[in-house]
Amino acid sequence: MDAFTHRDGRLYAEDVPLARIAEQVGTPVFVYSATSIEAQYDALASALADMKVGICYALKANSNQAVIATLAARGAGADVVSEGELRRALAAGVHPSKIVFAGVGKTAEEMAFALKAGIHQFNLESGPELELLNEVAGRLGLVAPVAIRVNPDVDAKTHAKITTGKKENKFGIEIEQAKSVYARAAALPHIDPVGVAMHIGSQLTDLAPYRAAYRRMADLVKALRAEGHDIRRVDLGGGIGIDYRGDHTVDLAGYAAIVREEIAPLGAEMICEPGRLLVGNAGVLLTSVIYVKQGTAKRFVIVDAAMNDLIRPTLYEAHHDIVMERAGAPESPHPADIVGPICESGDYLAKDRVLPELAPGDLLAVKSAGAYGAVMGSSYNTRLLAPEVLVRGGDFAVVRPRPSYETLIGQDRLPDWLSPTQPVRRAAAGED
Ligand SMILES: Cc1ncc(COP(=O)(O)O)c(C=O)c1O
Ligand SMILES: N[C@@H](CCCC[NH3+])C(=O)O
Repeated sequence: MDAFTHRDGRLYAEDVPLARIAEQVGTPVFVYSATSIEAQYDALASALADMKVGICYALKANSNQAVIATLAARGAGADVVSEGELRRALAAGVHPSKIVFAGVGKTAEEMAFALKAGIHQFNLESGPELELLNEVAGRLGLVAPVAIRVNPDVDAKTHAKITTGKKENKFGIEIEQAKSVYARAAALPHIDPVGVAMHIGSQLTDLAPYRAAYRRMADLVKALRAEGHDIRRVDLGGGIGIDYRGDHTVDLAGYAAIVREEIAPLGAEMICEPGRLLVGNAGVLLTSVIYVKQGTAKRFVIVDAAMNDLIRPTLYEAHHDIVMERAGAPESPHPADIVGPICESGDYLAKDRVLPELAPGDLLAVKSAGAYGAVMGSSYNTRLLAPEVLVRGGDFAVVRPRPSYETLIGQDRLPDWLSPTQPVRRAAAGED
């Protein structure tokens, strides 16, 4: 479902006019649709319904507590990659028995925290990590449930910076080495090797790499079983791509068919880890035009959102559709770069985009900003992190307020040898 539609000439998030949110919360602001998140979850759950697949939402896509809680209430578990994300999942009400912990650099402290919490499984990515987990679990008198994440060396056909299943990527254990790591895991007293995992990349729009990777994983499971290992779980990873520009249809039935054909016959418990699929198209970044600047070579629309709010165009040359809040304005004959106020030439949300004729104060919605948007935000140029709003029907709630300058600047501490002048302090506290 598209939760963001024009009605009577104005853009709505579900039944809430975006202009009302802009007026009450200010811009830039991320706006998410709870109904859309739930609909995506339900669509995936029903595509996989005939198989035993647990859905562990990959928090990294959008870890706002309200978003996690929305999915947890629907039955989702969580895929976390840090103690911080694990704490978020627990705080949002995800049961530890539905949490998997991935990532190449888990520290001893993070392992101990997760072991004490009693999570479902650790997805391990190297031999040294296995040894450390055994040691940490031993110290605590616990046994860690472990899936070995294998790197199947399959090209996911996505952007180079978000492909994870090739040998040259840092993720997982090469499939040829997986058997010996698994044997080692089985020999360690504080490790319970329960299965295998993989994740070959993000924003996959071609399903063929899934089939190739899952087939390799199934072969590995059979080989491990032949060696006497009791492989009970298979983690399918995430990565299902979404439609960013109206040229791609997400084929959940096709994905489910691949799982059904390649992995389900193994009879193992399955887990999948979708992130972007559940939240990507459920969010927009709402921004206001500050200036329109016409040069001899280029037209620039300068808006109040920037690369610190949404870094995907800068980092991955990613395309995000941009729509004007007010419908029906005539199209400008001049394509424009939509740029933010940050002092970098890479600070843009779109290049050479044909949009309606724009003027200061006009509102724009940058679409598909629900995943890898706010979570990748920073306060570069001492800009305040954009607030987040969750809409449901005709209601909306600010689920992360805009921080104050006082909070942002006041986080820094001066060493003893620097004594600030009173005016500096007063200015930071907003007292002048
Ligand atoms: C291990 C793992 N699982 C799940 C995901 C979620 O990916 P996506 O948002 O593409 O579904 C990622 C990120 O790509 C990941 O690294
Ligand atoms: N941040 C990336 C996705 C990374 C996935 C993490 N494994 C994006 O915006 O597309």
